Amino acid sequence: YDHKKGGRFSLSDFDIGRPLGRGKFGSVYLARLKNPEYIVALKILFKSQLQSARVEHQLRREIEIQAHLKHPHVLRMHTYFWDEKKIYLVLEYAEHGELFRQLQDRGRLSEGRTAEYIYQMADALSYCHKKNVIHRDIKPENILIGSDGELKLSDFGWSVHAPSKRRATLCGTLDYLPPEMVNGKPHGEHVDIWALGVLTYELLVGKPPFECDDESRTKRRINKGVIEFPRYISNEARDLITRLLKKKPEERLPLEEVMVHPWIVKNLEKRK
Ligand SMILES: O=C(O)Cn1ncc2ncnc(NCCc3cnc(NC(=O)Nc4cccc(Cl)c4)s3)c21
Repeated sequence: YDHKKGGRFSLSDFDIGRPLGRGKFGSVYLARLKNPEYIVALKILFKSQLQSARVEHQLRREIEIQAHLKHPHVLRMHTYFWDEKKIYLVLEYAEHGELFRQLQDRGRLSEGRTAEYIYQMADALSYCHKKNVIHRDIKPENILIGSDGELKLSDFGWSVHAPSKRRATLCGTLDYLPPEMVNGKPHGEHVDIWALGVLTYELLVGKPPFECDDESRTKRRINKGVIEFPRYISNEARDLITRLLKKKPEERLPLEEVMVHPWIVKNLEKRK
């Protein structure tokens, strides 16, 4: 087949299918490369919207970072191309959509399923951190589910090379931000470990640990760092979450130790 030897793709190389979701800067469609036949997710972004939000540099950095990431629990960006008005991201298709929707449908997840998911995310983050990439936007909306039910860390639109001083204004939920980011301090890869702790709590409980109806109260709770666990959360799960949600970045449990934590090991054994 005459696949493009280093040449650029164009929209006419794809059949476009149903919309998969709508984002802030554009929509994602199921699509199929015509030759060879290959299913992808195609995110279509409007240059005008990227320019007015001044995020072109963020997108350029994401494309650069994603080009070097290849891991079973990281959603691949196969390639990208553009035309006069739009930029197209050719992404791995995650058949079962967002983890966010699964959590909404179920309310909260079992300790077994959550432990398996957290193991996979710790594995993905350990891989990214070894490549000096911090994701910085871990939350159920940015985690997709593949055809075998495996998790795919996705959307590196906020990722950077560590260490970093965030410049763009944060938008969206503060729930996943660690104290050092909430207080605008320089931050490193430990921000992802904090977010992994928030994710573990949210999957088990159905809402994040410091959630409040207004931002200033959420910021206060993040800085205070007091975690209330519902009765049904096991002691081992509480232990892991507490070791991840340490105020001091360097005190947070290293990812390699997360992957062998008793709560993870016990639940992975049971799932075999
Ligand atoms: O579409 C859905 O709602 C869910 N869905 N369901 C299945 C499925 N399979 C694959 N991908 C999906 N969604 C796209 C996930 C992304 C990955 N990478 C991104 N990067 C990005 O948006 N970057 C970006 C955008 C605008 C500005 C800047 Cl600065 C950066 S989005 C899927």
